[in-house]
Amino acid sequence: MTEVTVAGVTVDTRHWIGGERVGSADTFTDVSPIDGAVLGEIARGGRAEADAAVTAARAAFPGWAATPPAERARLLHAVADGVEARLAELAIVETTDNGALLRSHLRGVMPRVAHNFRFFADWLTDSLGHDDFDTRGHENRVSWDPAGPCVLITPWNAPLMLATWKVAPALAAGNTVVLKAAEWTPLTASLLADITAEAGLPAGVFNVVQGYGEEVGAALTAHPDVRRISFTGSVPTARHIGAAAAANLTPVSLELGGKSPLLVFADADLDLAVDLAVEQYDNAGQVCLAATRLLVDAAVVDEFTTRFLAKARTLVQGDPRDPATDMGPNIHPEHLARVDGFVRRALDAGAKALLGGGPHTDLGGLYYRPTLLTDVAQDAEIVREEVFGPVLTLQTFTTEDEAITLANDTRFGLAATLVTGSRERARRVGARLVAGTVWVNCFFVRDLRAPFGGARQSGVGREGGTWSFDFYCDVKNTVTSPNGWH
Ligand SMILES: NC(=O)C1=CN([C@@H]2O[C@H](COP(=O)(O)OP(=O)(O)OC[C@H]3O[C@@H](n4cnc5c(N)ncnc54)[C@H](O)[C@@H]3O)[C@@H](O)[C@H]2O)C=CC1
Ligand SMILES: O=C(O)/C=C/C=C(\O)C(=O)O
Repeated sequence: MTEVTVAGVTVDTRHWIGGERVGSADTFTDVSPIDGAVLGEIARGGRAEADAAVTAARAAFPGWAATPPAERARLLHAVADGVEARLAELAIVETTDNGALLRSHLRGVMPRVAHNFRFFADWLTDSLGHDDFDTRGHENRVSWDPAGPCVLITPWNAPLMLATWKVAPALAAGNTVVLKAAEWTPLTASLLADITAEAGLPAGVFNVVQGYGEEVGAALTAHPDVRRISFTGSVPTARHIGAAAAANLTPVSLELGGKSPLLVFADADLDLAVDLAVEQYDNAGQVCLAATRLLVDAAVVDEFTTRFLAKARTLVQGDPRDPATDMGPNIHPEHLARVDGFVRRALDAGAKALLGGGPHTDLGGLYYRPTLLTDVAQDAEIVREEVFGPVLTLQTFTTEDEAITLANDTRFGLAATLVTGSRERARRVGARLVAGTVWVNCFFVRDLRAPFGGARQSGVGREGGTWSFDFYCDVKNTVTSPNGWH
């Protein structure tokens, strides 16, 4: 079998290499987290498929790099058109594969996938200019030259959105791409391959390989012909990828996890604070940006907690295809066991569950109750490690300094959210928080023009706008003398 049908949509389960479908002798099984249904067998790539994909990307590179920017942009807009034309199909396939809400995929996520292509196409033609300046009469001309084949490795929590956030700028910059989809969510990457072919991307410009990270992923990141590696996922995997890249001195961009704080000051609009806090259960907590540490001024913690629990208890858990559902399943039995392990150990260590604290026994399967744990020590595992599930901790502070100290007392630094009625406090506190993004009285307001990435172990580098082109290009300065001309 080389294809599966999901909700009436046919998906090819082979790799996409050099403009052709390529199978593998081995396969792995793709299972839906919604109900455990087997979706099908997916090609399981290894070193041979990694070599073939990089070879195809390398062969296609000179032609794509020489394609005028306006033509590259036109083709990327055609890809966006294809995404929009198949938006409903992409949404249902993604929901079936990763369990995130169908209504979110339809309204927010898949439109963002199309926007990723349009944004970087337009940035290429409208904003990525020459940066000219003069040095003692000499002209400096800065240009962004394509770097070569790029390997992009992406996770399962927002598969197509996070992949295209890398694919689009890499292609816009004139590079060719090998995308390795996460093995728990292989399907929409394959549909994207179809869409790029229909849009007219030349063979080998965009390639998809399927398989396990330790197998085909490791072979790709160790490949000496790769010029850029961009990865979103966990810190342990990032260490493997960084080590593989170091052997070839391949530049790496790493978007990793977080343990972000949400600070609620006594002068905050508490309804807003509660709304923002409950939002952290989105995607069943499987969001790197999630503010999983609630830090609340002791003066308002009782009122905050009462309102938080009332609101969180209204969340509807169930089938993510149902528009009434607010929280779907977690991704995989291994992952659910990992999430539950964190909670069990926290409870054993003396934490108290104000909400949830275990799997949803009525729903069964991979559904986990939204959980709020209090009485947690600052050095407890549950406060320090990324759970990546619907699990929040609640701690209090009594001074602004203490709030900032608690917020920054982490090895991560992806994001921080603060809720306050005082602009002065927002500026003061925001300036002292260690985070790639600070949200004030809001959460998840995202704009591709903004830099995105993390401090400390939340990542290396920034993506978005010109930062993406800085990463995916060999930035060159040409210095031209006023002398020596005929
Ligand atoms: N966006 C984020 O920040 C994400 C964070 N995570 C964190 O990671 C934890 C584990 O999730 P996983 O999916 O197992 O993350 P992971 O980091 O293992 O997987 C992400 C991607 O890396 C690939 N990969 C794994 N090992 C590799 C290797 N040696 N070389 C090259 N590629 C490799 C995987 O196949 C997948 O495509 C989560 O519980 C969460 O804490 C996971 C996914 C996304
Ligand atoms: O949607 C965004 O802009 C960023 C999302 C990032 C994640 O969900 C992640 O990497 O986990």
